[in-house]
Amino acid sequence: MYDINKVRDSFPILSRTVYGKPLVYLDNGATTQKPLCVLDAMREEYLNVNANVHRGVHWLSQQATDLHEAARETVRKFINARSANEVVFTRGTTESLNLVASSFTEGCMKEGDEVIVSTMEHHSNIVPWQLQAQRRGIVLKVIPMTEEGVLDLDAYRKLFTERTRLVSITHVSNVLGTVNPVKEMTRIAHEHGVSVMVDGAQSVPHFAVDVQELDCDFLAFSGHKVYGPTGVGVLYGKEAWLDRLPPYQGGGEMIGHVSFEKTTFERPPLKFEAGTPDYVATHGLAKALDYVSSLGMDNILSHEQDLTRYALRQLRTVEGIHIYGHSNGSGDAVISFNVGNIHPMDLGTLLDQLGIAVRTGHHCAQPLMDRLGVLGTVRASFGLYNTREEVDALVAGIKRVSVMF
Ligand SMILES: Cc1ncc(COP(=O)(O)O)c(CN[C@@H](CS)C(=O)O)c1O
Repeated sequence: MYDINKVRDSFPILSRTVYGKPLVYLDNGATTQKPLCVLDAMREEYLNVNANVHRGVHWLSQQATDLHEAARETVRKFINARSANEVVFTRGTTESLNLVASSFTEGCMKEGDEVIVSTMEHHSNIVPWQLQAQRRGIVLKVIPMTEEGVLDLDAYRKLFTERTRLVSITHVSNVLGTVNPVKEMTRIAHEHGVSVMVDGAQSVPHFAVDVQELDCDFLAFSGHKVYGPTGVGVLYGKEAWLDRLPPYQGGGEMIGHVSFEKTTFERPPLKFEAGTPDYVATHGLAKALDYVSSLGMDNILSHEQDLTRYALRQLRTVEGIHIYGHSNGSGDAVISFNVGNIHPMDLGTLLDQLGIAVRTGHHCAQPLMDRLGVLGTVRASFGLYNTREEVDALVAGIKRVSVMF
């Protein structure tokens, strides 16, 4: 296990106050804070080796290119991809999902073909498919969720038809914390000759994700949720698939030769990386992955599981609380709840006055809110630096403000 106090010293923001109260940051599902090693590395690059990548013939450009491509190798190793060619840098999970929705639909689907998603998806894994349904006539099928907040795998098995082409599912729910059995779901999909896209936004920051072990065809995650900078994310894709998919955007970097008669394209990953990449953010992401790797993903998982179990025990002492999901230890690092008839926005706003940062609302998962029968929830989401004392502050804060209603 790591030294939590030493870890917290690497995140100066955690020592600040809000409204004169110590910050209790419990909104890591939205974005995580950044360690000094990430911030220092990005500042250093801008200060000393800033240049555009891939195309310059000068020393600075080569240095920046080396850092950028070294970051790609760091990502490859972190998710255990076979090749760095399978690592496409995007702006984040949302762009990665839109890229697959656009290029897979264009290159591998025809009108009437089907994509399977789940009830607990984030809007970024629903709306891109709905846009493709409108534009190209694909059909969306939805895996139902049980009352316990887990996916109905029997229903999943029955959703496959001869028209099913892709399953696109979240690894971990950003609302419930439910960890879906994506390895088993991928095995089932492959039995039908169907490919699988995994939304790893809420899994990659919390436990080791091995794309070869999952055997998924695509996986997406965001740098800012795994203690890295905003503006950079990753689309992993099996090389055979990335070779087959048409480009997502056109421009510099992604071309072989351009003429008004014909343009050829680079191979993956550059085929999908039009324009100047955020080469400083990719370097920052690599430093973030090195950082969490140095702590140990298993240690982070163990720490956050302990926090989640402790928080569930303590939250259940709050009169009138309703906690969503978390049946039989099915969830990690994320707890959504409501207290009596208190509007989540009211509760979250008052907690903020106490220095406690949680998320309230639908969490970009309105179909899941509909399934839960609520307009929104209060959500606490934990990171590697949170403590039991912060859980105690959350619970005490809820009890303190609840009496006002
Ligand atoms: C499961 C899941 N899938 C995709 C996304 C989108 O990630 P971006 O980095 O914004 O592209 C998110 C981001 N969820 C944030 C913002 S709504 C939350 O507070 O829960 C997510 O949780």
